[in-house]
Amino acid sequence: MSVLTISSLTIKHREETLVQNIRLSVNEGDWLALVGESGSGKSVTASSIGGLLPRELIISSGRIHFGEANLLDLKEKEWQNYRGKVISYIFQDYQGAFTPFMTIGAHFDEMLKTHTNNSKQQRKERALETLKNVNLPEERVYKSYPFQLSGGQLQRAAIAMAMMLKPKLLIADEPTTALDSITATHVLQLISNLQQQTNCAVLFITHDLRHVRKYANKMAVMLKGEIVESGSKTSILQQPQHAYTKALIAAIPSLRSTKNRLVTI
Ligand SMILES: Nc1ncnc2c1ncn2[C@@H]1O[C@H](COP(=O)(O)OP(=O)(O)OP(=O)(O)O)[C@@H](O)[C@H]1O
Repeated sequence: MSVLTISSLTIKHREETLVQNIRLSVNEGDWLALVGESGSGKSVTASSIGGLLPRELIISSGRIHFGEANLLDLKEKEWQNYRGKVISYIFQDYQGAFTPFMTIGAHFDEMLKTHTNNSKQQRKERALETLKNVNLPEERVYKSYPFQLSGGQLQRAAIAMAMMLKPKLLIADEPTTALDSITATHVLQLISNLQQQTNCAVLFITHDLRHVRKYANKMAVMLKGEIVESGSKTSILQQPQHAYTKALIAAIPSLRSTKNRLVTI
């Protein structure tokens, strides 16, 4: 079932066109990887979905359909029913997901207060269970301030919070860039496990085609504000059509080959 359909999306900063004529569609259970060079418009596109564009950036045309709703028609108040609840974000800057002077537990509590009718006790139990589910020492993390946790722990807590209300769409904007490679692998595996538990759709922005190969089923390639190629991951990695996609793949030795390799994913 379709979760998100973006059509003809164009975003401008004054006279400058940042992204143009974007078309994307994500279904339940999809893991769509959005790749492309730095500055090609991946984050701007991702931010527009959740109504998070800075004021100076203007959507000059297009539609973003989420189920029945065109998200571009939502009033700020109506966003409360979407953001954090059915559309969640995880960012590279996981520190930014938390306010420094609030404990992790207080963040979870705030989110549950906003979106549920759970009692205080229920909220605490739910937060602890969610933290435990991402393999964090739940009691300690609940009581900790963000600076008392490692980067990997903090990103896990951010993911746990993003997934707590079982969103239909998780937007992950380079969530592992700031982590060492082993922690990054664990974090991606965690997102993948949570996706399997909830069957949510994932829109995943990354520079790392190895992650695309491992986790995505679809991919879209951006260049200079436009999507130059999109479709199934396997067909794009095996038979890239656009010169830029070919160059991207050629730059990763382990991806350069081939059908045999891709079959072993
Ligand atoms: N607030 C802003 N005001 C003006 N231009 C902006 C703003 N935010 C982004 N841009 C411009 O929009 C373009 C797309 O930026 P975006 O951050 O979406 O790229 P990206 O593909 O996510 O890059 P990266 O991979 O480096 O994160 C860039 O040219 C960038 O300079």
